[in-house]
Amino acid sequence: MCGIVGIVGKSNVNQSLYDALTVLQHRGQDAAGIVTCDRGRLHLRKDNGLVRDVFHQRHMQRLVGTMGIGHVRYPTAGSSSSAEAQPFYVNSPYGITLAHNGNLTNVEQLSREIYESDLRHVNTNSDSEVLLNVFAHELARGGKLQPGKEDIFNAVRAVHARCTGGYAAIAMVTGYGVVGFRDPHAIRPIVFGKRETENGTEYMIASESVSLDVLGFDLIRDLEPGEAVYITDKGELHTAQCAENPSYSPCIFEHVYLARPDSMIDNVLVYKARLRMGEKLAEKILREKPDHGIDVVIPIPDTSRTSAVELANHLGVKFREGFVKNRYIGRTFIMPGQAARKKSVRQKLNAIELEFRGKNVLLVDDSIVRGTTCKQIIQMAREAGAAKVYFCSAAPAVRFPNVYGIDMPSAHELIAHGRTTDEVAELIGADWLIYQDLPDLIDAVSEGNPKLTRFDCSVFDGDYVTGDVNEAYLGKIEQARNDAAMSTSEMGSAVIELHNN
Ligand SMILES: O=P(O)(O)OC[C@H]1O[C@H](OP(=O)(O)OP(=O)(O)O)[C@H](O)[C@@H]1O
Ligand SMILES: NC(=O)CC[C@H](N)C(=O)O
Ligand SMILES: [Mg+2]
Repeated sequence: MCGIVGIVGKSNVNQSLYDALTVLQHRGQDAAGIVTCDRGRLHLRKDNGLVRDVFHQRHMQRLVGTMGIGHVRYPTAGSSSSAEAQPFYVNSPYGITLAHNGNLTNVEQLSREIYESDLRHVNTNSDSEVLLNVFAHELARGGKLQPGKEDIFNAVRAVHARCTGGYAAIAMVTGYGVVGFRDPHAIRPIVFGKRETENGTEYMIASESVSLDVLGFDLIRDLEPGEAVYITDKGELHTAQCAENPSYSPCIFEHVYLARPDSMIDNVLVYKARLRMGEKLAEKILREKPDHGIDVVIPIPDTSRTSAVELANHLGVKFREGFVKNRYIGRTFIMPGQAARKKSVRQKLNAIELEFRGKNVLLVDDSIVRGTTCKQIIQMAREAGAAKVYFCSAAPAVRFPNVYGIDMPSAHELIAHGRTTDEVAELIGADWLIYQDLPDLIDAVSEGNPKLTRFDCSVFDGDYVTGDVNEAYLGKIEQARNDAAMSTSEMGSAVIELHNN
C-alpha cells in the first residue's frame, strides 16, 4: 500500500505534490519520489527516506513544471533498495513515468514476455517497473506520433488484459498528460478531484481523498474497477471503462488499518467504518462475556483509537488513553524487517501506570498480524500492574498471506496462521482474546455503501479475488519474501534511468 499522486496544474505543481505525499506518508515510509514535466523535459528526485528527508530546497527548486506525479513507497516486491524507489521511467514511447500502489500476481510471466516478445529491458526486481513497461509497450503499439485519449485508454485496456493482481497506478506521458487507472477488481484505492484557481481548473489523482482535502481539491469520485481517468496537459479530463469484466471487490484491510480515518474510500468514510467495527465488537463481547468485569478500555495508538472509543461507549465502560505514543516514530507494521518492528514498538509506546494498576483492562487493536505489537503491549500492561489483561482486535484473525500490496507474504510469520483463538491468546499472554467476526467487519464497511457487496478479505479467509493465486504461487512468494530471505536480498542502488536531481 504505497501512496500515489498526480497533478495537472496551471502553475508549478512541485509544492502541491510534496504536500500531498506528506499527507500520504502513512502509506509508505521507505522511499519517496516526484517527477515533474516542464515543456517536454522531465525532472526527477527520488530516494529512500521520508518525504521530508528526500526533498531538500535545492531539489524542490529543480522540480519545475505544471504537471507531475509522486510516490511514497512501502515495498511489497523486489527489495527496499533506492533503485526501486518510484516513479519509474522509460524512454520510449514519449517518455513515460509511473507510480504504482499494489502488487502484480503474474509478474514472472510478464517479465518473460517483456524480454522475449516486447524486446524491453527491466533493470530491477520491482513489479512496478514491469507494469510501466507493459503500459509503455501497449502505448507504443498505437504507433501515433501524438497519442490521443483513445490511444491512452487502449493501452490501459491492454494492461488489464495482460496484468493480474492489485494495482492503482498513475502514469505521466511526457508532454501529453497524466493517466490514473485501477485494476478490474478495484483492490487498491484511487480517487480524483479538482480545484479552481485564478488561472483555471487543476486536477489531482491520488490514493486517498485526504490528500485532496488538505490541498483544497474537491473530491469528484473514486475510479471504478477497471476505469481510467486521463487529464491532458491542457487540463481536459476524460474517463473510460477499460476492463472487460469489472467487479468491485476492494481490499477491506484499507478500512481496518491502511487508510487514514478521514479518507473516503469507495464512498465510505473510513472513520465511520471503524466506529461501526467498535460497535460490533462490543456486541460480540456482550454476547460472549455478559459479566466481563472490564474496568477500562484502552486503545493501542494510533489506528485502533476510533474503534476503541465506540467499543467503550457501547460497553458502557470508561475509555482511557493508557499508552502514550512517541509522535516521532512512524508506523511499525510497515517497517521492513522484524528486528526493526520489534524494537520500535517499545520506543513508540509507553504505559501510564495509573490506568492499569489493579484494573481489568481491555486493550483494543485494529488488527493482530505478526503479534509483534500485542505481545509487548500485554507485557507492558502487566508490568504496569493490571489485574487482568483482555485483548481484542477490530478485525478477524489474519491467517493468510496478502498478495495485492500489503507486505504479508509468509503465512508462517502470521501469529494466527494454523492456530485457534485460545492458542493465540496463550502465545501473546492475554487472559482473554476476542476477534471481530468477518461478516461483522464486512457489514461495518458496506453499511457505508450498500453497493459494495464483495471485498478482498483474503488475509482473513484465504479467498483471493483475482482467482489466480494457488498454493504453488503462495509457496513461491513465501520463499522469496519471508523476513530471513529479505534481509539478504538488498541490491545496489544504481539508478539507470533519468538523471536524479
Ligand atoms: O501484529 P503486528 O504485526 O504488530 O501488526 C499489527 C499492528 O501494527 C499496526 O500498528 P502500527 O504501529 O504499524 O501503526 P499505527 O500507529 O497506525 O497503529 C496495527 O495498527 C497494529 O497495531
Ligand atoms: N505497497 C505498494 O503498493 C508497493 C508497490 C510495489 N509493488 C513496490 O514494491 O514498490
Ligand atoms: Mg497499531
